[in-house]
Order: sequence, then C-alpha cells, then structure tokens
Amino acid sequence: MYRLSGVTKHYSRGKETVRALDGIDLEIPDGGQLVIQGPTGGGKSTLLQMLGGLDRPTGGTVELAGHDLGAIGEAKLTKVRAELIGFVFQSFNLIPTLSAQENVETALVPMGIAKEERHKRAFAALESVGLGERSNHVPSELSGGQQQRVAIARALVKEPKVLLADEPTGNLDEETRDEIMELLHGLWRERGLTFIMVTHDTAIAGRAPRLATIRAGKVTVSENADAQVWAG
Ligand SMILES: Nc1ncnc2c1ncn2[C@@H]1O[C@H](COP(=O)(O)OP(=O)(O)OP(=O)(O)O)[C@@H](O)[C@H]1O
Repeated sequence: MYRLSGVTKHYSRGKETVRALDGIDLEIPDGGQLVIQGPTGGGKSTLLQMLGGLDRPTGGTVELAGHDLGAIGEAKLTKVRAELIGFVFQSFNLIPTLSAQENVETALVPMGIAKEERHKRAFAALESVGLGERSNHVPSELSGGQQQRVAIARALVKEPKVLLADEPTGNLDEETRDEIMELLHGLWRERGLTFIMVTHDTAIAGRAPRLATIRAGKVTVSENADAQVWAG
C-alpha cells in the first residue's frame, strides 16, 4: 500500500522556488493500478521519483509497505528499492554491450544471488515477456518493442511488489505500444503487482480505470468504471 500525505517537493532555481509537488494526498492499494498524466512540467516525473524512493520529499510522507521513504536512512532506502520496486523507462536503459540475458541478470547481482540461479531466473523472466529465443542478442539486434520487453524482464526478475513505469511506450509505434501495454497488464494481473505509469498518450489515459492528473504540483484522481482496460 502506498500512502502519500501532504507531499511537497520544492526545487530552488536561482532565487525562485519551484513547487513541483504542492501537497499531494494519494493512496494506491496493493495490486492496484494508477495512470498519471498531465501537462509538461506538471510534476509527473517528480511524483514518480518520490514513489520510487529516488528522491526525498521536501515535506509530507511517502509510505510504502509501512516504510516512510522520505525518512528512512540511505542504506535502508536502497534495500527497500531493490526488493520492492521495479522501474521501466521510456529509453529502455539497457547496457549496449551485454546480451538480453546478461542485462536481466544485472538486476540480481546486488541481491547476492548465485550465478546459476541468476541465469535460470533471468531466462525465465525473458520467457515471460516472450523473448526466450532472443536471450543471446545484444540490444542493437532487437527492435524497440523487444528492447522494452528486456527492460520489463529486468524490472520484474527480482519479483518486486511495485512496477513504476515512466512513459514506457513513449518511443514505440502504436502497434508496438499496444503489445507492450497488453504485456504489462498481463504481468500486472498475473503477479498481483502495484502498477503505476506516467504517460502523455491520451489513448492510454483514456483506457485507465484510475487516472491521476497532475497540474502545477496538484493532483486530481478520477475513476472510470467503464474503461476499456487492456487485454493481456
Ligand atoms: N532538479 C530540478 N531542479 C529544479 N527544478 C526542477 C527539477 N526537476 C524538476 N523541476 C521543475 O519541477 C517542475 C515539475 O517537473 P517534472 O519533471 O516533475 O514535470 P513532468 O510533468 O514530469 O514534465 P514532463 O512531462 O516534461 O516530463 C517543473 O517546473 C520542472 O522545471
């Protein structure tokens, strides 16, 4: 369960203070899904950074599974992030010289998992995103959609409770976007993940059962019971 209460994030720009987040209250249940949209500069990435424990709020609390991400020490925060949260980005962020298999294995190295076990789990994760046959390919030998599948396998191989995605389909054509959205929804359902994604894409926002719109650091949440949720 995520519980955000009175979350603010202020940045200094010269003499000016930018209120990137301006008092956010938000709850996201375990296994829930939230799509975040809003105008550029509205605070979407800042909010995702708070949810991921990648940065700390100026005020308020960001609670995940009982941990206050803004208040716990750096070592504990790193551990919570490594164990509970998987990240997917617009630009895939794969290591170009490593194969798909090796890219996925990198997520398990900090967890102290033995080589043979790493190999098995990474291969199973690639199979779960439909890339078992491509495990020895390096990113430049894979399409954009396939590279994003590798990135999703890397995010999920450590079996996190939460998947945070920042514009995961931003670099993909529409057909590939739909495939990736279906894959993400299939994994969300199968694994009982809490799935939170930021998007600029109105087609994705229009199909979200729960949509947060963030504008000038303030959030409004709307529910759409009739949303045509992605298959998968
Ligand atoms: N490190 C920083 N230093 C100063 N200002 C920042 C910093 N990061 C973000 N901001 C400012 O905070 C506000 C919110 O930025 P944020 O990146 O969260 O918006 P966004 O909704 O994700 O935008 P986009 O859709 O363009 O990615 C903006 O005014 C931005 O300029």
